[in-house]
Amino acid sequence: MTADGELVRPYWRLDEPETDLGLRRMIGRLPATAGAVLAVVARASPRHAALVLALEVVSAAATACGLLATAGALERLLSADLVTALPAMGLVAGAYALRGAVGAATAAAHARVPPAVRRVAEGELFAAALRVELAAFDDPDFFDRMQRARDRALFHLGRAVDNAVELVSAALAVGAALVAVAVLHPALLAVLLVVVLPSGWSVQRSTRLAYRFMTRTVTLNRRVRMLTDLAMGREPAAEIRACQAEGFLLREYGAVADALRDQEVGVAVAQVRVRAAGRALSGLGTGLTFAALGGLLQAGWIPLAVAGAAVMAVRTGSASLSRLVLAANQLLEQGLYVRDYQRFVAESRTRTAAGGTRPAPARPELVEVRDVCFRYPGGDRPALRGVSLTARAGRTVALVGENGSGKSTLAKILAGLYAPGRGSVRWDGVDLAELDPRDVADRITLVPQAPVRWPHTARVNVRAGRHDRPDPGDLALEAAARLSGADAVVAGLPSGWETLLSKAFHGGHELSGGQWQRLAIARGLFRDTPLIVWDEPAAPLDPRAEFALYESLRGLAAGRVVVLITHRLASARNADHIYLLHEGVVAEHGSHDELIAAGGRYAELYGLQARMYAPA
Ligand SMILES: Nc1ncnc2c1ncn2[C@@H]1O[C@H](COP(=O)(O)OP(=O)(O)OP(=O)(O)O)[C@@H](O)[C@H]1O
Repeated sequence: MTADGELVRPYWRLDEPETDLGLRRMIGRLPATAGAVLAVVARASPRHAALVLALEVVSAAATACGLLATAGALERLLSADLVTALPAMGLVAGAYALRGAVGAATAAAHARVPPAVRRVAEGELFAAALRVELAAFDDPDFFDRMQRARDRALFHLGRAVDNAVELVSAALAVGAALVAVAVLHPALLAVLLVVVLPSGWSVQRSTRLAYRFMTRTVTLNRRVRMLTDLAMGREPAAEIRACQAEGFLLREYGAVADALRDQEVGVAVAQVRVRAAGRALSGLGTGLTFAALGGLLQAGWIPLAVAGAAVMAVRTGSASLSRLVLAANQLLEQGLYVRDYQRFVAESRTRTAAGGTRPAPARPELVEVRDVCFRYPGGDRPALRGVSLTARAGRTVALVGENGSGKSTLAKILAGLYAPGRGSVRWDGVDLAELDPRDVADRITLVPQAPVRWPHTARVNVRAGRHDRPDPGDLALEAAARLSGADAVVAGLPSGWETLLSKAFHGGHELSGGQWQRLAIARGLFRDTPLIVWDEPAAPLDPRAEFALYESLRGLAAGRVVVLITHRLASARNADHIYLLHEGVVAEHGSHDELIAAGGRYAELYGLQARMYAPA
């Protein structure tokens, strides 16, 4: 530990780099990578992609015609036969004009593809994040993968499309140049390779360096973002200032950002070295090209006109080949990010809430927790150790216990949000694992300790409880608002139910903590389910609102299974049965009177709270 209480080896350490790819493995991956990109393109914008491809073929044909016509034109020009050179010169001009026009049309069609691809990919990512089970959000590795998919892969997917098109275009242009060079003299083909190999090597090296850097710094980047969110967020702003935590935040940000900068500088310097070496070798290759052409001319193997056209063809070919290598390498690099994206989307399909296919009872009468154990992903000890409880429709069960004793965890297991590691939750005797998870979710309301503050209108904040519930005349909405006390909140809003509840947008309105809580309770009531779990529903409410809420909830319990988590033992007192959790086990259970008579922990905690209300 440091003086600041921070861990010496921080959790935002450098990650282990992923696979260090060799040249052959990277080339082997090219078809799969291009295939993956094209699969997204085919879904997002198939017509424009096909048009781009067709136009690229036309452009390559025009290039080949232009190069071959150049040799004819040069031959006649060199023999000072200007008039007979005119048709060949016209052909050259026509071929290059056509290539220019096709280039403009290609760019127009191409411009539509990457945005369409990003839209499709982002939509898939959004759906993937919403699909995964809750436990995935407790897994830091999952977060890293999600961050990579969101920040890097989406960005690189658009660029990968550009590069896939560039790859096709460059490959066709290389093909055109190769045809032209081979027609002019096959020996010139070898010359092309000498020019292009060094730059290909350097581009590939530098791609590997970039990807290695990215995989090493995922967590660092995530940490910087979290700290930035803290410094720039609206909600933490007050507490940061009140705690005078600005310096502490700045220091931590500085340490993380410095580490990130050092990594970035290191990779940039290494890339510069590699590229410089590539350029030097490329220059050497160009010298060799001219020497080879000179030799062929000297030996009289090619005439001067063909040598002139060959220079143009070699230049076109080597430029296109460089484009090809660059596009291939960039595509490979981006392919690694696209692979991250694909992996995340695939993982999201397998990491969904488990469950069976049996329809759940419409109104479960008996809910039993049997010997449930649960450990959070990466947790060093279980949060629940062999917990059992029984709840029945029409009766209220209270869960009480000290902080960290496992109440909220149990609530989420009861709500089917976490699957128990051992043991089972049963509805009318049937294991939840056998029931259709959508049915299970449909029957449950969980109002958590820190409910979501939807950045929407007051109406949406309540209707979000069951957004597709038909509610003609707002009857259910108004009833939920009445029971929760949200009606008084809405009455005070400038545009009533239509008031936007987010100061992050123009015209937005902010609520107090207790007012938000009333909306959250209304949301739970609007959901109208046979099983309700309230996790500290009254904590932020004023005494009048708290009293009114518990009066309302009492009526609500009829015909429903109600589980109430609370630290205010006066409100647990009215529950039909009370379970006291301690360090993940049920330490005591019974009615209030039984627990008081037993004189155990519950009696002790109750006595402590009662003392706070007793006259001094
Ligand atoms: N998402 C999580 N990932 C890992 N551990 C967790 C997570 N949530 C809770 N825990 C751990 O599980 C244990 C039980 O936590 P839980 O939130 O269930 O307690 P609780 O009884 O509801 O506490 P409180 O009264 O403070 O709300 C604690 O030790 C806590 O640190």
